[in-house]
Amino acid sequence: MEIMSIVSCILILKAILLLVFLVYFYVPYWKVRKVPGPPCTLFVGHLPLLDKYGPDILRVYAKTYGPIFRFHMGRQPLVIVADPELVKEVGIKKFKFMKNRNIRSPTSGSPLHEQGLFLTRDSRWSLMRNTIISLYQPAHLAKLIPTMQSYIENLTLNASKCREKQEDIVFSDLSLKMAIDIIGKTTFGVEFGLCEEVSNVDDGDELSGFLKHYMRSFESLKMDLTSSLSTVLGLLVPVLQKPAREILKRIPGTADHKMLRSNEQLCEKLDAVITKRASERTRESKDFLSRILNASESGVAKDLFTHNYIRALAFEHLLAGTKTSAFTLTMAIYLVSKHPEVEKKLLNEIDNYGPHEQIPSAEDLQCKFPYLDQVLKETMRFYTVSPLVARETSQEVEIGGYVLPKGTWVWLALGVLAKDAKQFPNPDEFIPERFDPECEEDKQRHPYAHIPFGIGPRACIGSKFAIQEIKLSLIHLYRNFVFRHSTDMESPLEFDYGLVLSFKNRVKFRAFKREI
Ligand code: HEM
Repeated sequence: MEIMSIVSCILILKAILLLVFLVYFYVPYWKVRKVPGPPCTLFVGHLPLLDKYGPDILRVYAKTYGPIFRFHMGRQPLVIVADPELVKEVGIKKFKFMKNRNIRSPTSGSPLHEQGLFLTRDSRWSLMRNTIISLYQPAHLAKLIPTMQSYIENLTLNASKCREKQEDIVFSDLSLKMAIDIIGKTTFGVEFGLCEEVSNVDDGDELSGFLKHYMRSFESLKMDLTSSLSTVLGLLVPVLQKPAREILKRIPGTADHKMLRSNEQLCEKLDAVITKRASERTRESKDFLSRILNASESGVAKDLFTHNYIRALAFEHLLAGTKTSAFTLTMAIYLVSKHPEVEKKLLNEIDNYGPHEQIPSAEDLQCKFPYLDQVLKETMRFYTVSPLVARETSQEVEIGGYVLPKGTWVWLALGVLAKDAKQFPNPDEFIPERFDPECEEDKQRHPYAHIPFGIGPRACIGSKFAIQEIKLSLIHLYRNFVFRHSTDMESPLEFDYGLVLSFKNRVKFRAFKREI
């Protein structure tokens, strides 16, 4: 009799545990159950599909389920928005209900990530953004042209060296080094010197150590089933993430341990740079860090820009402002090399601008290179480096006929918008002319169909910086070379998706000197 009651107690306990477990998994889905979406697997949701097909899978779902649908990252449902009018509603019209981005599992609990502009919330975010935005005004950006140009010339010099040795240029690496050099100088006032000579990333010196940590930090932002164990737990059973991370970070060899070490070492290096800048800067210093440090000495900014926030902002620039620009520059050359008629038109525009030594001014970059502008827009449409943009509802809000409760993760599918045949006929063809302001396609297109830098008050703060850097680079490179794809490279290219799109393997070109 006693054994029977023990057995039934155990059974009841098991049933309760199972119930708790199911409720725990079911509640997030229940809150957005009315939003249509594909069937998903318990625990992992659609993560295996994201692993297998990348964000392109969302294009398929948008066709089946319409412009607003559910997609499950493990236990967490996302409401994906893939229509320009609805995107406008989320990013602009109802912005006040969706000001913040949700904190993704790889970054949760990491002050280095959470205190940057990307993840700060509400009034602190607006105060920080309003202070920083002045550093991205056109007048300030125009002053950065000579600095940017000097690193672009270093990149070209590296390309020349490869050409002389009849070697391929590993352009994906070189463009990244250049982008880091530019952020190093303009953000930190520091000379990284990565592009000064052709060097391998893993040659063991202090700088490459720094790069290694930077790369690892980027990789750690990946949010899928190949991520660190604590990140995967954060996706599947969020309550376990924090305790698991606390344990794992103490176990050498685990991804969590490596991530923590990398972040600690990056912090040490960033602290050293900040301390140096703090002592060397003057009121006239133009770099971002000096200007934030100057601002932090007065008024409201004093409480806003404490040391940890300054460090997080500096780190964020290194993350947000390098891989994105380098990827876009590389893809522009990749696509132009495949389209001789585009290349011809582009070279013609660049050659007709003026003497080759003449560095374009900010105004000329904007007005005198209309075709370059179209090429860049089409490149960003064709390969949208940031295909998903996150928001989180701060109260109940209605979007596209669905009531979304507070705390819903709403993600804007910029990559799906960019391949929408209604807005971009023949979306899988590279046609820069579709962005010619005189053409019908451009006139008829929804104004928010092409938003590679996001939308509304929370759109990318560095967009003009990036466009200036990429345009200057393309002009200088095409004044010197034309490029062809290396035969030692996969075709088509393969991509990885973490926080942004990146190359699975290196992208290599052959450079041919232009004789003008
Ligand atoms: C081709 C280059 C780039 C692309 C495609 C890009 C794209 C984006 C996108 C899509 C967002 C999210 C916008 C939204 O949520 O609506 C974003 C945010 C951001 N980007 Fe960029 N970005 C680029 C370059 C840069 C550069 C060069 C910097 C800095 C120097 C930068 C700094 C930031 C920051 C700080 C945010 C967060 C803004 C906020 O939350 O207020 N980005 N970027």
